[in-house]
Amino acid sequence: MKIQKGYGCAFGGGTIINAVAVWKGCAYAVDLKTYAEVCLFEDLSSSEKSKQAEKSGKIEKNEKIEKNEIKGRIYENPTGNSDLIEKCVSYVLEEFGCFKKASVLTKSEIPMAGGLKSSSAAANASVIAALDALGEELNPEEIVKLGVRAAKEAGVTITGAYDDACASFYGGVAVTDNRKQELIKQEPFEYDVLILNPDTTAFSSETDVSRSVLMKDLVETAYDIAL
Ligand SMILES: Nc1ncnc2c1ncn2[C@@H]1O[C@H](COP(=O)(O)OP(=O)(O)OP(=O)(O)O)[C@@H](O)[C@H]1O
Ligand SMILES: O=C(O)C1=C[C@@H](O)[C@@H](O)[C@H](O)C1
Repeated sequence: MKIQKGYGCAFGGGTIINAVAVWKGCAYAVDLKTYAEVCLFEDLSSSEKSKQAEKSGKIEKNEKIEKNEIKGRIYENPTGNSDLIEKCVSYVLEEFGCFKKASVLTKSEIPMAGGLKSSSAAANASVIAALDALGEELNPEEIVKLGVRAAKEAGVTITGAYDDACASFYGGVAVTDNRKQELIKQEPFEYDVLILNPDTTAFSSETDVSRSVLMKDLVETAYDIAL
């Protein structure tokens, strides 16, 4: 069986302004990385099926005719939820009209659900690795947006966390409007950081949005200062 492999890597980060209250946020990257490896397996049966369907005129070229079969694994946490990275790979394959079986493995220096952007790093790294495996390219904005789409669909975020995704991909500091998925400002940010990493988890999906919204005026002020 022919296997195409690809590799990707992205940074973790931290929050400067949490976007949950007003959907506008600011995040910075830290030099902790998540690595992803994607393997694409030649799935003759499904590519044969799609060729036949195209020939019979039942579908347009590139139309999605079946789901990709993606198996994800998180090295440090084999029972962890791999939906996010599977969706990232699936969306990349769909983007290029591919129907394949694939696997995606992440290895990370970033603790999961510890406020250090593990999900953004995993998403970006997986999208980059899938593109590398396919031998295809997307521009940086498209890469980040595919990962954000996967994060929303996997239910690991409230606003899509475009701020975190941009910091993770570009490095430095990113100020964003998450509703519009706009990168408002991006700057280098070179500091030593000391990270306190308590042995607890806090999943973004479990954020109490109504409590966050209570701070919206303060968040707006912080955002104006950040601009
Ligand atoms: N290394 C990884 N490999 C694959 N999926 C991961 C990885 N790290 C995180 N995830 C996915 O992201 C989810 C955690 O996302 P969450 O946003 O809660 O954490 P975080 O990104 O570390 O936190 P924050 O957004 O506050 O910085 C996990 O349940 C898992 O689905
Ligand atoms: O899930 C979300 O939308 C977010 C989660 C946190 O990481 C925040 O820091 C980010 O600004 C938005």
